[in-house]
Amino acid sequence: MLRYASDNMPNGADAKFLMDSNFTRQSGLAPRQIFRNLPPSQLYEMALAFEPGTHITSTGALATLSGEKMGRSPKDKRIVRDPETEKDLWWGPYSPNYVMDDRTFLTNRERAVDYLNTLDRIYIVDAFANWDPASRLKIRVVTSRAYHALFMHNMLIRPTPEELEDFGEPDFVIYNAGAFPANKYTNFMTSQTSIDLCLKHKEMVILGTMYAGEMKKGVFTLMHYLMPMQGKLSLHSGCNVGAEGDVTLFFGLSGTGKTTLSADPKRPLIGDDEHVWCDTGVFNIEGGCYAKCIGLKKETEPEIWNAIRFGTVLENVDYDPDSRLVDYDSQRLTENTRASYPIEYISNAHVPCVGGHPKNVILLACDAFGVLPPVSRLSLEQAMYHFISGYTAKVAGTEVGVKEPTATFSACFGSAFLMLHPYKYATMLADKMSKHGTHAWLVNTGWTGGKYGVGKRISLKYTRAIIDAIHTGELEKAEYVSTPIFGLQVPVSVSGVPPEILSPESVWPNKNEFATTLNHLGHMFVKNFECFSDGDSFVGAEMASRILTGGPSPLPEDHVAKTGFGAIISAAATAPAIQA
Ligand SMILES: Nc1ncnc2c1ncn2[C@@H]1O[C@H](COP(=O)(O)OP(=O)(O)O)[C@@H](O)[C@H]1O
Ligand SMILES: C=C(OP(=O)(O)O)C(=O)O
Repeated sequence: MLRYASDNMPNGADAKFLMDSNFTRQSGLAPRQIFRNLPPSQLYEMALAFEPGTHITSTGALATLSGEKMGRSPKDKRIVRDPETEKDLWWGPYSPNYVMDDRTFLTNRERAVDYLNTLDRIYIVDAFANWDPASRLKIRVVTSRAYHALFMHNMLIRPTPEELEDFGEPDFVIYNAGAFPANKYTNFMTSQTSIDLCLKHKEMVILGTMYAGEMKKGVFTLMHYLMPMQGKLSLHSGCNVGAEGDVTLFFGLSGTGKTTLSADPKRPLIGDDEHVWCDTGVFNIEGGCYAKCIGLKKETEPEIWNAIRFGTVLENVDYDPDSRLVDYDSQRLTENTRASYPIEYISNAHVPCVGGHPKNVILLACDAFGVLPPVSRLSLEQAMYHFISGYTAKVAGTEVGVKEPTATFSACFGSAFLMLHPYKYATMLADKMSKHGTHAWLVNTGWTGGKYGVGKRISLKYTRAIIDAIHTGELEKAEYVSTPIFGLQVPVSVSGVPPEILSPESVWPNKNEFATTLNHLGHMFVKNFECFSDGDSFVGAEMASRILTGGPSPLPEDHVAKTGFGAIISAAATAPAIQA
């Protein structure tokens, strides 16, 4: 029989500490019981006892369900517009920052707090974001669910007992009342889900979604404001380091391979998802990893597989509801299954998670059209165009409503988390890459031989061989050919990869269809630049070029023609119109 942890939980001291604090007085929190920074074992007991549909897997992980929302809800995310910060933020039709006012934020916060106050118990996690001591933040998570507390225990950097004792007032608070809906008749609401971030109050409120990734990406959104304000660049990227101290960044939209490729047995992991590049090098923001589990195989992804054990949260495994212990090995992992686990579970992880200035930047473009080469070398200019455009795919299990890979542009490979205009991040990236001589690569982790549904996903084995060839230096010395559109430099051979797949055209059975699809993609790139320039594609090109020339200097006359962007423009001008 299960023993219910709440029967004898040592709750007194922590609860008293919180009840007496300014924080509790100001927030209006008055719960019956607060459980602060419980260890994983106790959170398991609480989750199993009080959260229906929660099981332990055969590997020791905690399997849970996040309810109806099994991915983030970017359309329900709101940012409070206030006089102090509004001039810095990116607003407008293409920005991810949907507006809300202060009063509505407070209304939603009150709704969240009122809901939390009706419960028998709530959980608090006090921990840090960012391994950089100079810009470390004290984060407080207040939530109704034990599994959320375990998730954030995994994702944040854990305080020592002394640091916890001296934690004091937090820098940022997340009120997660996701089990309770927003009132859709409240101003600025378009549904019963609302994820609200307020820079002035340094708070976030979650209503109507229990998907745990909202908390993780909420902290990341905050960092995307605070770090650039300090001259530091926040990055939606994985990061690892080689034996020579050579650091690699893997930029990619959610679900496109950052965790899988940065967890490399040959190279200690610095972090899988969120980093800051500052004057001394790269710091991870997080204390754990968050992997998409679909396709997870013991043979190809042993590092991630091994990480999924006690302490891990597995969200949305499709398991047998009658069983208390899930045979994880034989369970069907749904498209929405994700695992969060502490970083030290990756056997070769670097803790603390810090590295030098990157030698390589890899842009993971998950191409659902199957026309991009598996790997190309990029000039700095091209890297900027691709970084700003962020051509990739949305995959299932990241955002609500995405059921199959869908071609998209996500600025800086993480548009949903940007607070400033993409050019601000791109300018900083160009500056840092040029200062540190960083090489840039475009790696297609998506489709080949045809679009999604016709071709197939590029084998992970080949993608890993490509990443190895970047790291051994093989690709620096390789012979290259240029593609007719995008002006990409494609190597003619890569160890461990069949040469014919390096040229995407050669693996398409119908060459005309390939050319038409490629042209269509070029056209999409040009259109996409209009998002950053109030609808004017020439201004888009000009602005892109200015990033490269370092400011409002006149454009070199032949600049657009010489760069990959020029190739995109001229090819797109002759591209036949294509129905999507
Ligand atoms: N060629 C490939 N490169 C990278 N990932 C691939 C590839 N083929 C299939 N995958 C799968 O895609 C998913 C990538 O997810 P993940 O690494 O968690 O992405 P992210 O960290 O960017 O969110 C994994 O389930 C991985 O097995
Ligand atoms: C899980 C997410 O992203 P990533 O895989 O990049 O951590 C997410 O965007 O919710």
